[in-house]
Amino acid sequence: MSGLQPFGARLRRAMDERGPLCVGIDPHASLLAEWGLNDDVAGLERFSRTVVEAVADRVAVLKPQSAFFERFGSRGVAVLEKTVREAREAGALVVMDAKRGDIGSTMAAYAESFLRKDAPLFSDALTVSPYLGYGSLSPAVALARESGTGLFVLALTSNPEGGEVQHAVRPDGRTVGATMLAHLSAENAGEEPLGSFGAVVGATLGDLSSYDLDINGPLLAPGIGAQGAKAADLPAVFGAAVRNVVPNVSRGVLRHGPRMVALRDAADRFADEVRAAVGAV
Ligand SMILES: O=C(O)c1cc(=O)[nH]c(=O)n1[C@@H]1O[C@H](COP(=O)(O)O)[C@@H](O)[C@H]1O
Repeated sequence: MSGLQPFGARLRRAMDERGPLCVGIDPHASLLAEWGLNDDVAGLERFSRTVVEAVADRVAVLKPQSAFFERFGSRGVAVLEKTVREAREAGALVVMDAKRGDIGSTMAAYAESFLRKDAPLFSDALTVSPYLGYGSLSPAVALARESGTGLFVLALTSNPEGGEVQHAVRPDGRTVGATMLAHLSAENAGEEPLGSFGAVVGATLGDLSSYDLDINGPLLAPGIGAQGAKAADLPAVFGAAVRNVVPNVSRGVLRHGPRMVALRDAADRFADEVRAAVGAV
């Protein structure tokens, strides 16, 4: 339908060419203030454009966090549309961080909002929540397959509260988080060079060797920088699966703005640290 190669293949190529770093576009009110911008639509637009201009030509992935744009209503969403378009035009893949999840029939509409080729917010991939049941995501899985896009499914999140749901043990003895990883593994079976259905697994979680992270898909790993994890931790957390890790840094890069050169340098530093850590495995 879209003529796009599958997301997993496009992501693998981008990771090989640019390194695996994902920079988050999270225009917190506090960051707008630090950058000398007003907490309004003009400030939001300036912030987002600056990040795109600074790093979209060098990192594999940009991840705008939709909440910070929705905060401003329809005009904020218009800035989000422009941000996604410009980031993609500059050569970055865009993962829309909207963490959608609903009953299947509604999920289909969420998927169309972000993954249908002619949607104003069309993105290369979308973060989704499987906690209405993994099967509730199937309309999004189907549309992603059709449009050459991908999903990142919340499996083991970086926040300390996530454990009460994700570490819960099911009657079959598996944890809920492990079950999500197993669903993704099945989704990606046989795909080369990488499946399009990723998991979100926090870089903050310590040793994950009790989980099978070998899902033949990307592992989006937030938590580096502001949440305390370091690039050097990645091999210990992810083991051999580190080759498929896309580490996200948002505030750790963004706090270096508004000067474009400083943002670029910060992204390059994280990219180097990530490359060194991943290469060491
Ligand atoms: O899906 C996400 O991106 C995500 C999942 C998760 O488990 N933890 C997590 O922090 N995130 C997002 O990753 C970003 C982390 O931002 P920083 O802590 O500023 O680097 C935010 O946009 C979060 O919403």
